Amino acid sequence: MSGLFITFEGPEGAGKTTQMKLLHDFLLQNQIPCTVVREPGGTIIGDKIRSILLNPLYTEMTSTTEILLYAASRAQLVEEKIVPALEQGHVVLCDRYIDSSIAYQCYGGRGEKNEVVQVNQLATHHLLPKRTYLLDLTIKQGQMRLEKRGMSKDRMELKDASFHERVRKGYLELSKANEERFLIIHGEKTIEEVYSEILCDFKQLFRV
Ligand SMILES: Nc1ncnc2c1ncn2[C@@H]1O[C@H](COP(=O)(O)OP(=O)(O)OP(=O)(O)O)[C@@H](O)[C@H]1O
Ligand SMILES: Cc1cn([C@H]2C[C@H](O)[C@@H](COP(=O)(O)O)O2)c(=O)[nH]c1=O
Repeated sequence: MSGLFITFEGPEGAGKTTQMKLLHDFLLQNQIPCTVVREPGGTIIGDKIRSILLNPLYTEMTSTTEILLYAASRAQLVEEKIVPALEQGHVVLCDRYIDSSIAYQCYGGRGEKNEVVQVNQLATHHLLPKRTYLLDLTIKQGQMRLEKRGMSKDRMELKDASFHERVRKGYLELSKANEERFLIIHGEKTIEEVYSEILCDFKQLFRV
């Protein structure tokens, strides 16, 4: 596959969507073919799964159901959108991917890591991103940003602070174990500072 697959990861409110939009604008301005997707969702089927996963009323959802639904949304996205876009040579920007499942369902939710990895290998046909931008932020700062944004909390955002602390720790451990793929950026920097680090790395990766 000739394209370039890039993911954005991090705890709630770290700035992933903001940064993806800035990089997307750069790609459009430079006429670089690109595809932007998010997880869970990004397809008609995936968006239906997203509405189940994030519905705060579904408090009875078991952790196994949660793992499988995230993986199902991902499987649909990979086959329907990501692989075809990469085959056409696109830069694919994806808001969350497999690392979210490890951080949230394994570290946060205490799911069994090997099982989650295996399910996700099936879902993705072992497709991994070339680069993962991890925006790291304290849970408190992320929550303050989301409160300022003023939207009601979804089922995952409603989980307690210790869950989200484990998620953050999980991301940091994942980044240490996969240094060649991860770039950690301190999310408390200004939007412009974070973007400049991402753009600098992207230009080296893509050679623009
Ligand atoms: N570096 C930054 N400094 C201050 N505020 C920021 C920064 N980056 C993003 N924000 C603001 O924080 C809020 C959350 O940003 P954004 O939606 O990009 O985060 P996210 O990681 O995509 O969140 P989510 O976890 O909901 O997906 C927004 O209101 C955004 O404007
Ligand atoms: C892909 C993925 C996501 N999550 C969680 C992370 C967030 O709480 C939500 C997605 O909401 P966002 O506003 O679009 O970031 O879902 C998860 O637990 N596991 C996953 O694999």
